[in-house]
Amino acid sequence: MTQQCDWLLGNLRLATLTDSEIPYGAIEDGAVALAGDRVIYAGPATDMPDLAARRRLDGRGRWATPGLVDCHTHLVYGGSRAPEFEQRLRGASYEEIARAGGGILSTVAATRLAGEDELYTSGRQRLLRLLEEGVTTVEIKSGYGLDLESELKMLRVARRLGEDLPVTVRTTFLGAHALPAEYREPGADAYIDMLCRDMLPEVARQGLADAVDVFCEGVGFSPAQTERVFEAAAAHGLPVKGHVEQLSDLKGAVLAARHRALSVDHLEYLAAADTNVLAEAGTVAVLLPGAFYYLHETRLPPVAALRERGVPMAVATDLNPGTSPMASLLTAMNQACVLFHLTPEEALRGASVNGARALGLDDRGQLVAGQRADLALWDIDSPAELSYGLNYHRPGALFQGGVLQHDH
Ligand SMILES: O=C(O)CC[C@@H]1NC(=O)NC1=O
Ligand SMILES: [Fe+3]
Repeated sequence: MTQQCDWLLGNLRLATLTDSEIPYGAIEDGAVALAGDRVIYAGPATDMPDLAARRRLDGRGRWATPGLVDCHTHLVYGGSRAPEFEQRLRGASYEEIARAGGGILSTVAATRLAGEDELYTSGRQRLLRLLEEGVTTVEIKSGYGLDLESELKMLRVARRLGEDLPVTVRTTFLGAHALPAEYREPGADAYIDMLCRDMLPEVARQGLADAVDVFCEGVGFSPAQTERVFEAAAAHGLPVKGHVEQLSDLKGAVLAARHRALSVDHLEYLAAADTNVLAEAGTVAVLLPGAFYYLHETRLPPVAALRERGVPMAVATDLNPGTSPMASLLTAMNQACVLFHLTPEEALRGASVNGARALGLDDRGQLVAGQRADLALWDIDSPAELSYGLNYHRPGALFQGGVLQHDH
């Protein structure tokens, strides 16, 4: 009996990114069939079932990958930190800039002042840069509001971006990003009290966050304060993730793994011995080479140990105004290879299937029947080219949720 489908894509080479001995899970003479927002077939053209397609697309021998996933961004924010960039290059230290009101708190001030439409317009421009590169799922954090109304404002903007553009937006509440100036006196414990008592419950009640994140660092929050936020998140049914071991080893990753975190992010100062705990917890290691590059960091995350213990590695832009103003996931993939010594296949898995896992999503990131119909077609000779060039490629064709966005 002939089955109906909406799209039949032939004459393709597939980078399925399934678990396979074959690099990229590659299928040379491949075909893909879409019905609604799902893939119903992805495999050798010769094994294609009997399908009656409403529309057909000639893949023209292009490589098909899953839609890309950027699992860690702070792309909604007000103001700019370009002046600081210039000050630093003229010799000012971070401390001098922070004392003069710069750093995260200057973005907080600008974000609190910015109206919702202003945040939406600037965030939309940054998000469109990512979509141009074949990104179909993005995570967007709050964390520049640091009071209830401003955090809710940021999360509403993030939700609205996902409603208006052909992208799945997953939101993360990062109220524990920095200590706001008005809490410098009562101190960080008082701020965490308020966050757990007032902010997190309201964010959860309004359904504005899909996860909760904490900046666990000497310049952020302590492991004890981090754990209080994780416990409050669990009490409201929200999974957790953490900015951990970015500048020092506070065992934030071990703490996050103990709370079955979806992901632990940055990891430059993660001890190789602690990678076992991540493997046992099934927590994804998110690598953020943009911040490493921008901060002139020299300490590398323990990639060899993560690889050896089979910890899934994701790669993301960490798009934020202070340490990674980088709106290019393909560039992050290149940096992950050049700076962190990932292979191009690991980088592509990091920006697709493992990025999806870092968001708790198992319905995307591979070209397999049953997955979301998010896929990009690339005019390249090998999938390695996607990590090879810096901001070098754009997908020739893109499907998001089974809808053809373009086919150049
Ligand atoms: O400087 C900023 O605006 C954000 C810095 C950013 N946030 C964080 O937790 N780690 C970072 O690198
Ligand atoms: Fe970040």
